[in-house]
Amino acid sequence: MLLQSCWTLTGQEWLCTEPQCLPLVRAGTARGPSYGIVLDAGSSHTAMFVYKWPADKENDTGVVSEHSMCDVEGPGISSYSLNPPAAGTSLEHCLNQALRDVPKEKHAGTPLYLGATAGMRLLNIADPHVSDAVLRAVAATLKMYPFDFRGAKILSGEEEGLFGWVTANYLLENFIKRGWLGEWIQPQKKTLGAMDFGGASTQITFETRDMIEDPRNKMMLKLYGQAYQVYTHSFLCYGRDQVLKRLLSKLLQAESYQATVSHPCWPVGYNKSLLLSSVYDSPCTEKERPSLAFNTTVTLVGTGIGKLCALHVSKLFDFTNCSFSHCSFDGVFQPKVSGNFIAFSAFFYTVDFIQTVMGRPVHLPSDLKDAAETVCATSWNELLQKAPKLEKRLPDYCAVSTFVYLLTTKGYSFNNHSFPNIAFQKKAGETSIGWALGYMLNLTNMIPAEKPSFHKSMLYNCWVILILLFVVTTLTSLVTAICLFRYSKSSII
Ligand SMILES: O=P(O)(O)OP(=O)(O)OP(=O)(O)OC[C@H]1O[C@@H](n2cnc3c(O)ncnc32)[C@H](O)[C@@H]1O
Ligand SMILES: [Ca+2]
Repeated sequence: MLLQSCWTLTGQEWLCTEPQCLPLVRAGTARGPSYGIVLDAGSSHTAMFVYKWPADKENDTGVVSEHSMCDVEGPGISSYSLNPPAAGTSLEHCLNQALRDVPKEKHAGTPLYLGATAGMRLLNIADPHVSDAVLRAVAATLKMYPFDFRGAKILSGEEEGLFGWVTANYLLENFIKRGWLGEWIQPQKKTLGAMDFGGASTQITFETRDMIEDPRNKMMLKLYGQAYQVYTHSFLCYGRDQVLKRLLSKLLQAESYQATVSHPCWPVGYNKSLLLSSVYDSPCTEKERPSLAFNTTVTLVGTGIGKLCALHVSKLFDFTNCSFSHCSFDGVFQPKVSGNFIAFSAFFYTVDFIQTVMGRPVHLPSDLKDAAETVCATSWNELLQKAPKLEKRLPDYCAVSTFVYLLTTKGYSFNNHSFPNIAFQKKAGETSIGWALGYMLNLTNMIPAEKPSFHKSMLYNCWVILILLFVVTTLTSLVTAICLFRYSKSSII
């Protein structure tokens, strides 16, 4: 069992005390693969993943793959605070697809989980009763399906970071591999750090040998008999959508809430009017809420000035206070980044836009900085010409690219040497990188703490067969040789 007795973050043994911590339910005696379903209820949207693996190989690494996925129509479940039952209804289309994707005879043996992330963490801060109502509504819908529903819960930021790390390293077979005799091989590869940039929070997770000065960031794991010390931190309000909201709040504040405000991160030629209430409806901006009427409208006018944009975006971080030997930002301890990293979700979307739409490579931090400035200096019409299909997201690539540059360099301290070790990627093979797979692997006990013993016996059996074969071959050769020798002797006489 992953994390077993090693989970030190909350000071309590984890998951095994929860009802979800059950051994994997196998699909009766039915042949063929096993399935598992995870609904990733993110702040911006919900995605359903159907996973599949050979039924007799649960404890192997890298054998679980994504069978299918489904994007839920509409916003994330936390957006249904005024109508919680609609959060449940919104999932039906994807769940109906799951009924078709998983063979009927496997439905009852297919575990089904829903994990909600930063959007629900924020709703829980704003109004815990409403967040409970939303969770109850989605659970009620999930229970109506014939799958083995194992619970709907809000993940902590640390769980979210850790399971993203588990997913990436599991898929890349960095924990353990099977040799040709069925023996376990500890690959000499180092684990891969994981960086997730969601809509409402961002996570960084990596293995380190350095001392982790803040116990809240320290995870001790034992997987397949190997111990790992992992650093993780989740920054709430540092997801893409909340960053954009916080940036608006800073700009409005800087221009004293005038009716018309310049937006240096929006392209020239792009203007938009907003209700003040849409900026201050989140716990991330609540403290900056002005005493003005909530239904006041402000007009923001894009000016596309990259350097000024960077100045405002840098105000979103606190780089000054630190009570540890080193901090990333906001007084959060972070050891030096080490090894290779995979950066997914909006890290990938942002860098992919720079590379494919803007046609600029991103190898060094300076490439990202220059590219962000170029995006900022590109007018609205030019942007629309380059990527008409991305119209909804185009105004924000300047701010988000600038944020990713500042977060990775000034925040996480990637430099010319370490930045090229980041792979901006959303998939490993055909499977999406995110916390969902790691979450399911954990809850179904598919990553054991110890090396599974049946493989040892498999190895043992292989050796016994080989030795027997050797003995039989040697004896046969010996007998044949003696017979030949006798025969030749008798024929001479
Ligand atoms: O983890 P949390 O914070 O709960 O949020 P989420 O799970 O909903 O967040 P996603 O990774 O799905 O998306 C991160 C952000 O990227 C945005 N996004 C999603 N698809 C995108 C695309 O194709 N191009 C650009 N941005 C995208 C999305 O609106 C979010 O603001
Ligand atoms: Ca997410």
